Amino acid sequence: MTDTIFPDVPTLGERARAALGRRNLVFVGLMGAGKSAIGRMVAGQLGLPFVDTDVEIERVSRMTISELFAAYGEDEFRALETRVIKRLLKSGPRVVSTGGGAFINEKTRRQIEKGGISLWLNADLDVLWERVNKRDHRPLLKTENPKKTLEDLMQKRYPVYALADISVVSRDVRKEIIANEVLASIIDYTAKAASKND
Ligand SMILES: Nc1ncnc2c1ncn2[C@@H]1O[C@H](COP(=O)(O)OP(=O)(O)OP(=O)(O)O)[C@@H](O)[C@H]1O
Ligand SMILES: O=C(O)C1=C[C@@H](O)[C@@H](O)[C@H](O)C1
Ligand SMILES: [Mg+2]
Repeated sequence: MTDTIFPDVPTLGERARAALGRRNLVFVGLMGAGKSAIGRMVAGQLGLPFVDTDVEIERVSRMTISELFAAYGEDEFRALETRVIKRLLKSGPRVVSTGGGAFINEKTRRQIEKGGISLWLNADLDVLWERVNKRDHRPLLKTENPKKTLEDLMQKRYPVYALADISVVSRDVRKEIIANEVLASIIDYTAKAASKND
C-alpha cells in the first residue's frame, strides 16, 4: 500500500501573512467594535506580535486612560497616542489595535496610512451598545446618556473610518468568523491593489 501524499496547502493565516509582507495591520473603529478581541485573534493566525495602543499608553504612562483624561485632558491624551502609534508602527510588522479616536486624529491617520494597512471594524449601534454598556471605564461614555453619545460619535466618525483601506462588518457572530473574514479581506485587498499597479 502506498502512502497518500497531501500537498502542503497554506492556511488562510499563512496566505494573509504573505499578502501583508512588511506592513503592519492596523485595526480602527469605535469602542466595542472588537479591535482588541479580533486583533489579538488575527495576530495569532498571522503569527505576528499583537499590541493594543490603549494598553501600551497605559503601560508607558503608568496611568489608566481615565486617569490620563482626568489629569491632562483629551488633547494631551491624543498627543501621547500619536507618539506611541508612530513608534509602534516603525518597529513592525505587527498587528496594532488602536483606541477608538486614533484614526480620527489627522496626524495619527497619516501615520497609519504610511505604516500599514488600515482595517475598520464597522458595527451598528445596537452591537456596540450591547458590548460597551457592561463596563464603565471609557471616559468619553461617562455622560448622562451614553447610548446617545455613542450614536453621536458614530455620526461624526463613520465617514472618517470609511477612509480605511479595508472594512469588515463586526456583528453578533462568533469571533472566529470575523477573524477569518479579516484574513480573507487582507488577501483580497492586496490582490486588488497589486492588479491596479500592473
Ligand atoms: N464577534 C464578537 N462576538 C462576541 N463578543 C465580541 C465580539 N467581538 C468583540 N466582542 C466582545 O465585545 C467586547 C468589546 O470588544 P473589544 O474590547 O475588542 O472592543 P474594542 O474595539 O477594542 O473597544 P475599545 O475601543 O473600547 O478598546 C469584548 O468583551 C469582546 O470580547
Ligand atoms: O473613542 C475614543 O475616543 C476612545 C476610545 C478608547 O479606546 C480610548 O482610546 C479612549 O477612551 C478614547
Ligand atoms: Mg480595545
